[in-house]
Amino acid sequence: MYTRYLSRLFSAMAGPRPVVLSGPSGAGKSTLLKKLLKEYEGIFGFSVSHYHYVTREYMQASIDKGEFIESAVFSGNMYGTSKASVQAVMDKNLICVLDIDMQGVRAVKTTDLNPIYIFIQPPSMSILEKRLRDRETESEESLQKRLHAAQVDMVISKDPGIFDVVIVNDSLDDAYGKLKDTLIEVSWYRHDIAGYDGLDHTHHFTC
Ligand SMILES: Nc1ncnc2c1ncn2[C@@H]1O[C@H](COP(=O)(O)OP(=O)(O)OP(=O)(O)O)[C@@H](O)[C@H]1O
Repeated sequence: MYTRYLSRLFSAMAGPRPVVLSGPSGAGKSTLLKKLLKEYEGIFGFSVSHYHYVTREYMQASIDKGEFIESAVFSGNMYGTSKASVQAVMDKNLICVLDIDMQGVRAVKTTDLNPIYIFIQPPSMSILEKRLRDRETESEESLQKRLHAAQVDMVISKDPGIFDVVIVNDSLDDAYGKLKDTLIEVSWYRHDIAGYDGLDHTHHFTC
């Protein structure tokens, strides 16, 4: 009880927690984030940390210098989330949303970011495949890679202690509602996200 109180107090001092959104390719992370950013633009400070494409040598040097929170190689490309990009979000007083894969989740768990971990799960593998095919962004080879990775992700996501919340993205509206509910619950600025015009407008959003 006391620990809980302390952790609440600490999180109140540190500001709202960052949010990690993970899930298989095609699960709907971008779709949900787009809705969130649209609805809360200018009201609630969300921001998404995207991958930064630079040369491999430059990126490796940056990783070696400890400038990345997480990094990975996928399909021969290196990618990652730099501390600077998260800092830039913090400087704007926005909640930081990290859209990262399972390897990234594991890497973030070794940092002191202390985010809330949300897993976006497709309703089934066949629906995931259909959505990826309908999206028309992948070659057959890349599609197969993503489906294979998705199967692994689905298993790992069931490990206790990895994700705080699992949201099945069947109906988009329902999944979006659950995402909002989760963010309201973890945010001490719930008035803002719930659309309630709270009295105190001086709070800052950080991550
Ligand atoms: N609830 C849903 N019902 C039907 N289609 C959906 C739903 N959610 C997302 N989609 C569609 O599924 C496709 C994959 O979604 P999206 O691109 O958001 O996935 P993602 O998790 O961001 O994938 P990636 O990791 O590859 O970027 C998109 O074409 C999107 O429009």
